[in-house]
Amino acid sequence: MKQYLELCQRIVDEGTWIENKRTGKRCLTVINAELNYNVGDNEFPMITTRKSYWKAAIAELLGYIRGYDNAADFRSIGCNTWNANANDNDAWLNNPHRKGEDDMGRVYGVQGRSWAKPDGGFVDQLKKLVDDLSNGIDDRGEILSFYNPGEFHMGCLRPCMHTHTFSLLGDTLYLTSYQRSCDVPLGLNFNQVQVFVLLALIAQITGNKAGRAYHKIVNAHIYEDQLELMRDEQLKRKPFASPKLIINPKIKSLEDLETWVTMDDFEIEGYECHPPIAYPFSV
Ligand SMILES: Nc1nc(=O)c2c([nH]1)NC[C@@H]1CN(c3ccc(C(=O)N[C@@H](CCC(=O)O)C(=O)O)cc3)CN21
Ligand SMILES: O=c1ccn([C@H]2C[C@H](O)[C@@H](COP(=O)(O)O)O2)c(=O)[nH]1
Repeated sequence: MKQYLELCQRIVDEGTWIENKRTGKRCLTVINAELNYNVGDNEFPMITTRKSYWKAAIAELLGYIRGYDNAADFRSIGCNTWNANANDNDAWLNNPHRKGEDDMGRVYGVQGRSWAKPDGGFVDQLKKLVDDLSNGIDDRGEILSFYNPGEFHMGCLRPCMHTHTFSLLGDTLYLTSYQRSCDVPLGLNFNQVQVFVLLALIAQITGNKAGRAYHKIVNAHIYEDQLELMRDEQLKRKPFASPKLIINPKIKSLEDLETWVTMDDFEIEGYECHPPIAYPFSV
């Protein structure tokens, strides 16, 4: 929580105003932020200075793990975050690759689970790394990358958190996650939870211990219509202690994650937070 608030304060104090063409809004922006989370000691990085919709964040991650390409599938597991990008952005609505209502195209999990090979067929990056890590193998290329410039025109948004690299030292698993663009008031709230849970889940299903997760962000910003709420409201509040995350220990394989896991398999213990703040969202 401290690192999150420090980043917010840094943007407020040192940020540069940058015009963003896609959203038509200005963003107060800094370059380079490095966060890290102690997954081994279960220090769950949930925001406490406002209510956090942590289950929606985990549901979004589960959708990526399953390779979902449709906002309706995300909604069905408790995540509403893709409705706007799938259905309310003019550039995507007019894109000939859009397959109709709720289609997101070839984004995120689609690339993670079925990256199209030029010579035909698909690569399942997630299955490869789960198989390796389950067998104690780290070939120094245990990478899940959603960033496929050759198919950007076939999706509603380029991935923001685009690459996750896993590393095994003995039986302790580490994760380094890279993010090119970060909406700090809204997106980071979700992304911190996702980096933590991705390491916790992959460690659990591959039979390894979780170590630390390193989260590297390039462009970290606050949209102009979010600034007042962040500066004059959220940053005035005192954080509470981090809660603990409890994941159903019956989750033992990638197939479990793909088939029966729901948000009922995740609970938190000891979450105390300030009242909600509804930040504006930019499509
Ligand atoms: N401008 C923008 N910011 C983002 O963070 C973002 C995008 N676009 N597009 C793709 C995904 C979707 N993500 C989102 C979208 C919406 C919320 C959001 O509205 N969160 C609210 C309420 C969540 C709820 O009720 O479930 C929040 O207060 O956290 C969060 C992340 C993250 N990404
Ligand atoms: O997981 C996510 C997904 C998206 N975001 C934010 C970062 C930006 O504000 C927008 C994406 O806009 P681009 O013009 O494609 O950079 O969504 C996030 O913070 N986390």
